Amino acid sequence: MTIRIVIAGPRGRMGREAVALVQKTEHFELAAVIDRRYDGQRLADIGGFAGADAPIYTDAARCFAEVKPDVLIDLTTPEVGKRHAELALRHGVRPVVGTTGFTPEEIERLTELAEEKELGAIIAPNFAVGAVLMMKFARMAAKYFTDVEIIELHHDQKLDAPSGTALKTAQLIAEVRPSKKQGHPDEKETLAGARGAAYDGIPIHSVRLPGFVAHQEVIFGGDGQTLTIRHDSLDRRSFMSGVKLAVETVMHLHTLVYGLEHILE
Ligand SMILES: NC(=O)C1=CN([C@@H]2O[C@H](COP(=O)(O)OP(=O)(O)OC[C@H]3O[C@@H](n4cnc5c(N)ncnc54)[C@H](O)[C@@H]3O)[C@@H](O)[C@H]2O)C=CC1
Ligand SMILES: O=C(O)C1=N[C@H](C(=O)O)C[C@H](O)C1
Repeated sequence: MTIRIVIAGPRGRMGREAVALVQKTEHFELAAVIDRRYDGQRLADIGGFAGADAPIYTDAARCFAEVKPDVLIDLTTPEVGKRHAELALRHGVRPVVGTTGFTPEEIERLTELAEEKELGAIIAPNFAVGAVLMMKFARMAAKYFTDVEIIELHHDQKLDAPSGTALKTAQLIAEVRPSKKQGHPDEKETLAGARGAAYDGIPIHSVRLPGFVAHQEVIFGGDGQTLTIRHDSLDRRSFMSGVKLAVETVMHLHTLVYGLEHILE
């Protein structure tokens, strides 16, 4: 069965890779794209998308109503991604959201909507298989090491901090690690922010520099030893096998799944 797909954010770093993925996958069809510009034009005509003959919409609701796709792949910005995911569900379209920056409350609301509409939806903070394994391994290690800090390193054009991956990692660790405040009880920041952000007492440090793509270290400390689990995405192609798996899987779901670890065998 051919899966008809709309991509939101096709001209972005991730969007371009997603367009290439859909083009080269036999059972995927690029039904349309949602962009901020070029309404009514065709993707192949705006430059840089040879062979991708799909109509461009700037109005997501009109796109879903006219094109009636099976799946939306959203790779935009946090505010836009939330709006698109909700609109998609309201139009009977299954969202696969790579966009990060959603709060737990927003994910909960989208879950309720997906269940009300009996539609599949996937929000994946990280589509790279290696990153998903890093998160799983970190959750495993947290049973044995309760002191942990996360350092995530990204390119300097990233809008959200901490990264969706770092937040998801901290959430997975918090599921198995007793809540605690780490470090010296009397420690004091002499420069605000020196100890990073904190999720359930787990410090998260965000580095933004040109040259990076997407990287994360989860460092555990115990008596006389440390354990570091690190993942590096060196190229955005690293995310595409996860996007493909999510699109195929969302067709068979009737609820929202948050995190690729739930669908990776
Ligand atoms: N889940 C994952 O594995 C990954 C997720 N991401 C996330 O994906 C999102 C996009 O990342 P990048 O591609 O690096 O960003 P980017 O800035 O290169 O691309 C975002 C695109 O969204 C478009 N956009 C903004 N508002 C729009 C609107 N109203 N309608 C349609 N398009 C709109 C922009 O024009 C831009 O082309 C971010 O939230 C990022 O954190 C990035 C890499 C991997
Ligand atoms: O913006 C990015 O680049 C990335 N965003 C995702 C995140 O916030 O975790 C996934 C990956 O780290 C790349």
